Amino acid sequence: MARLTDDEVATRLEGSEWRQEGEAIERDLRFPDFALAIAFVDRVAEVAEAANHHPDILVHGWNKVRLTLSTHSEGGLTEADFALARRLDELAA
Ligand SMILES: C[C@H](O)[C@H](O)[C@H]1CNC2=NC(N)=NC(=O)C2=N1
Repeated sequence: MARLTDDEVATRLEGSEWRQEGEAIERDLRFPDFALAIAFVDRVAEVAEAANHHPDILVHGWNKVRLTLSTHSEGGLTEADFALARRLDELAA
């Protein structure tokens, strides 16, 4: 899958909860407690396995989750990252 251009990335990020960090996109989420944060991470893992596309996941500050997406094989952002981001937004909604 081809890497997206800077313009293509910017277009996809418009109005979204995600921001660009170098060659990746990130979204921060906060939950009422640790158990709910981990339950969300479990669901992220299921979706990622099904898509065979895997975010970096950081659980920090007991109730916060940071998701980072990039396509390792391409060394940057591809449509696969934004497709997974949309699925993860559905989970988070
Ligand atoms: C062999 C397997 O298809 C690859 O290693 C997949 C798995 N998950 C992946 N996830 C992400 N984020 N980037 C990849 O390039 C990637 N590659």
